[in-house]
Amino acid sequence: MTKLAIMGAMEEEIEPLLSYFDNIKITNYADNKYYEVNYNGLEIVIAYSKIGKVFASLTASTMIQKFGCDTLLFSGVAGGINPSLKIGDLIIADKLCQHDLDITAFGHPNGYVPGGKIFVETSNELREVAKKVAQENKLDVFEGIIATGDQFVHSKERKEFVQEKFNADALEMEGASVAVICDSLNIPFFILRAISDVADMDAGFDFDEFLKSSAKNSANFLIKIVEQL
Ligand SMILES: CCCCCCN(CO)Cc1c[nH]c2c(N)ncnc12
Repeated sequence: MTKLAIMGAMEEEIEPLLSYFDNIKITNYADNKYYEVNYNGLEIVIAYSKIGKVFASLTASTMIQKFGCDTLLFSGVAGGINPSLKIGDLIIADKLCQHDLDITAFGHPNGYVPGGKIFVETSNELREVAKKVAQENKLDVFEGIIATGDQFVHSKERKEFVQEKFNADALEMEGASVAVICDSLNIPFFILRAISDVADMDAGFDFDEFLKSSAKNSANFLIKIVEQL
């Protein structure tokens, strides 16, 4: 029996999801709120972690280890790197990396620490479901590499660094930490983002303007995927 975790980082990223459900049970735990619903015979736990890799790791781990979720879907927004990604576009992650993890002083590549791996791959099965849903709904969905770091990227220099070092197509602040948690606990996971900005000097303004609409794009697609699970 699947117990689904649906996660975002910000309230604006899960608010559009919560609006699909009623009879929501709220549990307060570890300085956060976990919303439990039943939908189409699925038990679902929904939460927004707060921003950044540490909060995201705590929430992903809690949803799996305390609430017993066996599948995790992430919905949110991201900064676009690949020039074909426009604001509002959807991207699903094939694999994710941490662009600010750096022990290059010891000759290691960016994003690597001993015992870890630069890239963590998402669930192929969940990606296939997503692509089928996209096709059925005539939605354009980009598939690529997402880089995660504990910083809002708003400069050409940092955007180019992330692109050059990881060949990343988009960047954000939680996905790769969720990936490490799920990979280590052997939980299939899926990371979906909609572009809110393109991580350049206008990123802050674009983010403020497009957060809500892009978060809704991502949430609406995610719900269609949930209906196929
Ligand atoms: C109050 C400000 C909260 C910013 C949170 C941004 N999220 C983090 O996951 C996604 C994101 C959208 N655009 C980004 C960018 N240019 N750099 C990093 N992260 C992002």
